[in-house]
Amino acid sequence: MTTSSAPAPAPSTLLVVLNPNAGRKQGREQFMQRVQPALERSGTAFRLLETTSQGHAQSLFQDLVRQPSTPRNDTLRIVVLGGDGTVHEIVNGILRGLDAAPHGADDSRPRVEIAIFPIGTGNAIATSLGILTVEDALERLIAWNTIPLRVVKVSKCLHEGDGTVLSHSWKPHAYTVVVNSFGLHCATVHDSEGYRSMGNARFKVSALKNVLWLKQYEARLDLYGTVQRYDRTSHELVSAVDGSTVPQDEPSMVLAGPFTYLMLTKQASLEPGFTPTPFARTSDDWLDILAVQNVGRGQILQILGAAANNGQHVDNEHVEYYKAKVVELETLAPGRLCIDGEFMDVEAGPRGRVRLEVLPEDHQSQFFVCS
Ligand SMILES: Nc1ncnc2c1ncn2[C@@H]1O[C@H](COP(=O)(O)OP(=O)(O)OP(=O)(O)O)[C@@H](O)[C@H]1O
Repeated sequence: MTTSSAPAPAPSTLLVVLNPNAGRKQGREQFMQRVQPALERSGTAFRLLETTSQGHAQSLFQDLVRQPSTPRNDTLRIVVLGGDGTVHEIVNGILRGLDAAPHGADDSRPRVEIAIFPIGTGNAIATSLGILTVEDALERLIAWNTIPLRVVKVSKCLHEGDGTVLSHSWKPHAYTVVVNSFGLHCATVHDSEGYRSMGNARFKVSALKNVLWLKQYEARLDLYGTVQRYDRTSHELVSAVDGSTVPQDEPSMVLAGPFTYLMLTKQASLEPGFTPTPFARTSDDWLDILAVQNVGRGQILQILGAAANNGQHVDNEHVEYYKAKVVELETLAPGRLCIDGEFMDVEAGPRGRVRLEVLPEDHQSQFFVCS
């Protein structure tokens, strides 16, 4: 084993990214007691990268892919001892590094394979893949069977200096692999930072506070192209709009708001038991949309309670569930979006429009996760 935080190592080595601050801060202990012995038993050479601060994993991987010596068609194999935030940083480091690299897109396609040890707080990706314990993760590590980890690009609308919106012009802001939200969920994650020492309970405490002072969030969500919806009668996903029947630059469906709760996800569960988008799949090219428009405290508590009971809320009459590939959000007042636990301020009106789209499979870099 070699240990380092900088410079970034050669990509052919297995990289173990350890976030000592994730979850209940058990990463180092788990690494030494379980992961390191397993890697050494199997004779796997690896390099340990222990993160020292927020943003460290992102800058490490950004630097790694920018290095001219990095073979661009190589496979990067990464073991993560951390939560979703650590995976988010790695994905963003790699993609933003490639976005900024002076290489042509054609030869800029490292394959990235990630094995996740769920030692964060929510562990949404791992939970959605049925990886609930360190033992589960060790099994996946040894087998190393991967499936695609699809990525969502979040872009901001471009406008002129005088504020004139440039239609259909977008500036990438971030890449997400777990959840994007607006309204109650975003406020809950935002306020939960203040309760981090409580572990998983921080989300419940923060959610209750935000339900007590419940707000409705004025915005519209435009869905483009083909759209599926969950049908409460047949309990199945059915076609809502055939995208080929709608002009490309026109929304196929509009949710007018105001929203109490709006979530756009790539993972079914956000933590064990809490399954807000049960039809979301880590590997498909859909963005799952859970929309609850303009409901009161009693109704949202009922919905969240059922979502925490393995996703039973989808049969609630106030819940709308869609699958789309491209969506745009426009808020009436200045607002905030939660993108994989980070926060993005959005301006009111067309200038603040945000676009979310699942990256095509052949994008610059393909991500895979041990499953
Ligand atoms: N050494 C460090 N000290 C403080 N913060 C760190 C350190 N290393 C990484 N971080 C930050 O810790 C934060 C939390 O990490 P992570 O998201 O992996 O865990 P979590 O929030 O407990 O889990 P989850 O995202 O699954 O709920 C991230 O914002 C990351 O940038």
